Amino acid sequence: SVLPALPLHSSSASSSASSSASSSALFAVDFDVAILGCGVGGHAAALHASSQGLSCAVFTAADVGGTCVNRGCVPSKALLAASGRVRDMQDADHLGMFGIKVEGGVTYEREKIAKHARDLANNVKGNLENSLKAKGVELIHGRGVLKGEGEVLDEASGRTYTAGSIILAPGSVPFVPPGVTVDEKTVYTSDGALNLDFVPEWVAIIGSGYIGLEFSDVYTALGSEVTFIEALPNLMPTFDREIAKQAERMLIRPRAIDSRLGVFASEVTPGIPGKKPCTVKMIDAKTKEHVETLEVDAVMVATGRVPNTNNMGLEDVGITTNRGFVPVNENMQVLTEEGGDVVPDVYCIGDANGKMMLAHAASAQGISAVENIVGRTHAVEHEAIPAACFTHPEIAMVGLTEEQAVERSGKEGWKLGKSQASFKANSKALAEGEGAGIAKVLFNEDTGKVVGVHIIGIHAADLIQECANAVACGTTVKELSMLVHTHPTLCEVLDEAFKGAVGMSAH
Ligand SMILES: Cc1cc2nc3c(=O)[nH]c(=O)nc-3n(C[C@H](O)[C@H](O)[C@H](O)COP(=O)(O)OP(=O)(O)OC[C@H]3O[C@@H](n4cnc5c(N)ncnc54)[C@H](O)[C@@H]3O)c2cc1C
Ligand SMILES: NC(=O)c1ccc[n+]([C@@H]2O[C@H](COP(=O)([O-])OP(=O)(O)OC[C@H]3O[C@@H](n4cnc5c(N)ncnc54)[C@H](O)[C@@H]3O)[C@@H](O)[C@H]2O)c1
Repeated sequence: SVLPALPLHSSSASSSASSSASSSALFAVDFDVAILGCGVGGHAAALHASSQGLSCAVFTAADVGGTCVNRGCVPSKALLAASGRVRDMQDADHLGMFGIKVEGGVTYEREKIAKHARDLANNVKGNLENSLKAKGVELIHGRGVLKGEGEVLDEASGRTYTAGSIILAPGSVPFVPPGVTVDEKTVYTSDGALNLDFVPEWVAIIGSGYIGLEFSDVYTALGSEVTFIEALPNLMPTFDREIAKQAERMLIRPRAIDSRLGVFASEVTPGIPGKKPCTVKMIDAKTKEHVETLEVDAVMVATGRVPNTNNMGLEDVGITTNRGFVPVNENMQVLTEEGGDVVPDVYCIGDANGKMMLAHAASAQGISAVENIVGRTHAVEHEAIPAACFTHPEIAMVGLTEEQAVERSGKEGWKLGKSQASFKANSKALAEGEGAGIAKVLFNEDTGKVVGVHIIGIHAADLIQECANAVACGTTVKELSMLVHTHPTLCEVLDEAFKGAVGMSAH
């Protein structure tokens, strides 16, 4: 149900859009759309709003580009790129296979690797800012706070702006478990880790999700020993089980990594680099009894992220969050509470709504929110959004894990098919000396439609796109098996998996 509609607004700025927000001129507003937060979600929403002829302002409390550009995807991939090269050049066996020798060992300059990450982030941030200016989007350098219907206070200037529609895009911040003291120097979240202030000899990483795994790749390449501390009984608990097992074989056991499973880091105290170690007390996740205390050079806290929605005025306008996550419907419209009424003309996108904490999901939701604002009803198909973990080699996935697919097929009464192919028989992978890895395709045998794909192997993050498109378009395994894949490419691993599926499904 929808609350009584607010008066429709019209921007005082000229607007050519045939928007429901601006078509009915009852009173003038400062902007057709005001966006609170300029991460990748807010940025995509702003560009799309502008392309639809809507006047638009983006409130940016901190840096343009938000987490992804400044403290997330972009600098982490720069560290992974540099450390990945160090790993490759240290791998004498692999290089020897090509007849290459690196004499005298490989050295790296930590400061320059850190600078590469910093410079890249600044570069991308500048590009994003310029793209907004070029489209005439107004950047308001202050925190935006909801004040009432269609009103946003700029905390920096104290001025209140009016807008026809408001998009909340405040993103997320690292979650730090109770008992953990973060100084961002020796005990740090990803925010501090990305500075690469030093390369610890021994680092404990709390949490074996995306961030923990990517940083274990960086650290082991640069010479650190890593200890994972994971609350659940398995490493990488959010990944497809079979892929997590493969990852243990390929990314964990051959490296200087050990782990403590089923334990919480209950008390973590910072140290002083080179002088005093950090201490990590661990308790059993079930019994809560103390099990062990580690003394390590550094601790990375990678235990998930929480929405950055405090003090945004949400409660004042009648929005009750779910542990900070803003409740939304499939059109990104904010609800008064989980399952509650629509709050007219207010949308929430990106990490803050908790639907899928990925940069490209935030952007897709931003574009979708604007589509709904201009009156073209739209919903993002989240099960068709791919994800990747940029380890060496990469892990990528789309749709359901095998465990989820078994459960869904059982509930809905359809037969689950599974077809798997390996990188070890792929000419391109073998030419690269990278034959480790698998791709598995999960599909509905009755319809032939793909419900999930999981890949671990070289360039998995690029390979997954074809599968994401298949999920989004409802392409069947038979149709996919008839599409011609370039030879010799890594895509042929998927070709083999699609062809293998055909025997199991008539579609
Ligand atoms: C280390 C790391 C690596 C990652 N790698 C990847 C990856 O490889 N691929 C991927 O898809 N995702 C990755 N992510 C996740 C990705 O960064 C997030 O999903 C994405 O940044 C979410 O975008 P967003 O726009 O919702 O929010 P954010 O990027 O968090 O941006 C929100 C912005 O809004 C600002 N803000 C907050 N409140 C207000 C307010 N009231 N008024 C004005 N401004 C406000 C914040 O300061 C921030 O700048 C990574 C995350 C981390 C931490
Ligand atoms: N390549 C990418 O797309 C990418 C990279 C990095 C981050 N991200 C995004 O950032 C978000 C945060 O990443 P993340 O790795 O911090 O979170 P995550 O949710 O992926 O993993 C957190 C891990 O920490 C464990 N954990 C939680 N509390 C714990 C405790 N007290 N003690 C021990 N273990 C504990 C959890 O069981 C889980 O395994 C993710 O949602 C992800 O989508 C994406």
